[in-house]
Amino acid sequence: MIEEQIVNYSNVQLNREENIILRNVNLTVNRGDFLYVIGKVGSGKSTLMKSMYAELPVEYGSARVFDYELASIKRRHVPFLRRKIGIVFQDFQLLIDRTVEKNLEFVLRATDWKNKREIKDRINEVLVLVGMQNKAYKMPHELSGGEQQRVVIARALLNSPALILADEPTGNLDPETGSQIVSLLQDISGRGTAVIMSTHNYSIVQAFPGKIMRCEDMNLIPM
Ligand SMILES: Nc1ncnc2c1ncn2[C@@H]1O[C@H](COP(=O)(O)OP(=O)(O)OP(=O)(O)O)[C@@H](O)[C@H]1O
Repeated sequence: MIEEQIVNYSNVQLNREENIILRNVNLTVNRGDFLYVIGKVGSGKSTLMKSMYAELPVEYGSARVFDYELASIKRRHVPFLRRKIGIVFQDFQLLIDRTVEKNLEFVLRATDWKNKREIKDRINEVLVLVGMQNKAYKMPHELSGGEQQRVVIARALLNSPALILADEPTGNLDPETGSQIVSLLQDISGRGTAVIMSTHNYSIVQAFPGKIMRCEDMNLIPM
């Protein structure tokens, strides 16, 4: 069986302003993979992940995500690339002035969902997936950090992405809650979504095995 490639980087260089952050990056991520990106503070983990949704330019090399070549992607294609990627960050970034349900509805409407019944059903489906189906009416401040992060993951799942990018998703959580979030991400990857997760937390990497790449000295090294 041919594995479905989601990400394929070949000799990629990534810069921040004039500085080279990573060079000669070679990376393949297939459907359903669970990949950790580890490395010291400032080693380029976020830079790598941001390049994947065209937030940062690819300086050299070939960087394919789905069918998009990021080295030459047109600005007008970027929203369509991003629609295929679910993004989860450490600071939860929910809209604080509306309920969980309205947060999720906002994203669906922004991505052209119009039918009220379909919107309601999809919101319920993703909340069930993250175990938050009874909290749809809550405001973000009424939720714990772990619950807010579950809602962020639900939001990332709305458009059924084939790739989830999770940049330090456990950074602001206590160890047990962090473990539950990683366990949830692993379940999601088990259903066929590729997950790329950056972390500083080695006990999580040990407890929840996956492929590992390390950013070090401007290189991305398989472990
Ligand atoms: N907005 C920016 N402008 C210029 N340089 C930046 C910017 N953001 C980060 N950098 C630099 O790029 C390098 C890589 O940063 P990056 O955020 O990718 O590291 P990281 O491995 O994700 O770090 P952390 O573990 O702290 O999140 C760092 O040297 C940093 O100083």
